[in-house]
Amino acid sequence: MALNLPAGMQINAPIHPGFEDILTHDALALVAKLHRTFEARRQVLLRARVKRQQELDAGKLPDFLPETAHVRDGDWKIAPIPEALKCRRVEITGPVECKMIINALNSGADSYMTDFEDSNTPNWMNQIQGHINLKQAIRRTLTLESGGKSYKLNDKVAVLQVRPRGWHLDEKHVTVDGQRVSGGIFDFALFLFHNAREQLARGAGPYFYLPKMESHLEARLWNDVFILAQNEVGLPQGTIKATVLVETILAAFEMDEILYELRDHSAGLNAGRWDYIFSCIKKFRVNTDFCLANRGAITMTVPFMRNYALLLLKTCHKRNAPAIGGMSALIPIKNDAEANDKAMAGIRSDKTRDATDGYDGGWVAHPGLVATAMEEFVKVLGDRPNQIDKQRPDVNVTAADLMDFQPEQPITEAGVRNNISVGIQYLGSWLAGNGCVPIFNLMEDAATAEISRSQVWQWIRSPKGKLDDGRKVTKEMVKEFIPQEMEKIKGLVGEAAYNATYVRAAEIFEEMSTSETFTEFLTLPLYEQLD
Ligand SMILES: CC(=O)SCCNC(=O)CCNC(=O)[C@H](O)C(C)(C)COP(=O)(O)OP(=O)(O)OC[C@H]1O[C@@H](n2cnc3c(N)ncnc32)[C@H](O)[C@@H]1OP(=O)(O)O
Ligand SMILES: O=CC(=O)O
Ligand SMILES: [Mg+2]
Repeated sequence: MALNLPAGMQINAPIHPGFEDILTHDALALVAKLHRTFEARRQVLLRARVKRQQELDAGKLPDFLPETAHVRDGDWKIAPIPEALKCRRVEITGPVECKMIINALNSGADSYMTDFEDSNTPNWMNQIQGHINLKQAIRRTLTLESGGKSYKLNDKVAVLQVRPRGWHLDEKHVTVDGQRVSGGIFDFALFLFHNAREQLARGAGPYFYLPKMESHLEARLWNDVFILAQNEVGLPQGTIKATVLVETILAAFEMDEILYELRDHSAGLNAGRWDYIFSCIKKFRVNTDFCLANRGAITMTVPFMRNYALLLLKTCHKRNAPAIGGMSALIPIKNDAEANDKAMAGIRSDKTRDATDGYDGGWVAHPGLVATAMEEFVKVLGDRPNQIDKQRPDVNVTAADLMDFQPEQPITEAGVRNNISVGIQYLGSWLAGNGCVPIFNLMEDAATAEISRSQVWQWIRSPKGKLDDGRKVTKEMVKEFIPQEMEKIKGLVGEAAYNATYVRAAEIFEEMSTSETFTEFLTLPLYEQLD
């Protein structure tokens, strides 16, 4: 099928039936306009990340920025939140897949964040079919016949929010003037162009979640993208609302500034715990003082995570902004009632802590968790939609508190093996087109897998990377464990899947975890492997 492309744009990918409804001339013209206006700035900001890493590697620790003290000290609030985003006690998330979209919108959660990022493999099919699904879902025409079941949307559905890809990812199939376009701008522009007016007519609006930012200047770029896009599409300024995931250690030092940059478009902040842990490992990877224990020991109650969560809450409510909690990786466990009860108790205590701290809502991974999470928020909120009025003057978090990186032990052989197995299994699934999977009864996505593979890299290099029995974690140890774990993985996933993507996944995992240079995001080399 031939598309009518804007001048200077090329698409190097198949145009399957239905894709022409998304890849329209005018929608792509918005992509091209945003690209030409903002691509140079995106590249400058990505280079600034590299420079910042060099400073961190040289031992310069992050701190609150002196040049923006006036923003932190100023008395300002974000613009009023639209009615549709006032009540966000439970937000379910999931990839932009047809059945998941219907189930999530019908789940009873207040809101549903549909995901082009952590839980999605951004292959061409997933991306464009995802947009087709969303366009139909918003118009209430999305249906599915699958496994003998008929799926359709309820009359009352969750409020939709969309997470485009982060600034680091390109959309390699689409070029403008010979350059790849930003994945985030591509996802954002296509969604906005096709759906904003329809959403407004139905009482909500174009609402987004912004991932993986490392500075307020990156938030400023999104804000400028919003301003131009609103003008181009003919929407009043301030129509778009976006919640920023504070999921990098550097962004934690700039929460006020991020809210300030987006103040006309802000819908608050979310504590993206998994990428946050990954970011800490990544940013301090060569710091010989830094070394975290087994992944399972890094919970929301360890000092640096607790301090970050409380600072996020305090910062949001001071600015009249919603504070949304992140996601526990616990999911319902089939065929093991005792393990399932334990998982549900874990979900309950995660949401109890967030709600009693003052959070306005929190994320869940699965429809089976919505009711439990809702109960815990309703216990605290009663019939109030949120608790933004709850201020936390008692919370005082310093730079040192944000970097109180404990615990450092235990690191165990089981912990190393678990990281290897989970990392390879996730990569194998991602390459096969599924970016979110249950592994060993936990939700695994790009953010959780990043922790697994970066811990292995860091334990090899850190003098503190020693097992509880005294053995040092080494490249040789990891190279010895990988084939052993692969044998078990073959049994778990079956021969065909194993040969299709898991063998390649293991090669990439080994390279990534044992090479001298650290891969910034596991999705960067993986994306180049996709057709
Ligand atoms: C770090 C972060 O970024 S967190 C945000 C990103 N992560 C996510 O969004 C998690 C999304 N969750 C999921 O993908 C899945 O729940 C998984 C992979 C964790 C578990 O998947 P499974 O074990 O296959 O789920 P399970 O078999 O129990 O699913 C039961 C039903 O619930 C549905 N379901 C499960 N999770 C979701 C979801 N998040 N949204 C909508 N429906 C869902 C399934 O489609 C299935 O529907 P069906 O009964 O109609 O067939
Ligand atoms: O995106 C969420 C996270 O925890 O990472
Ligand atoms: Mg994340």
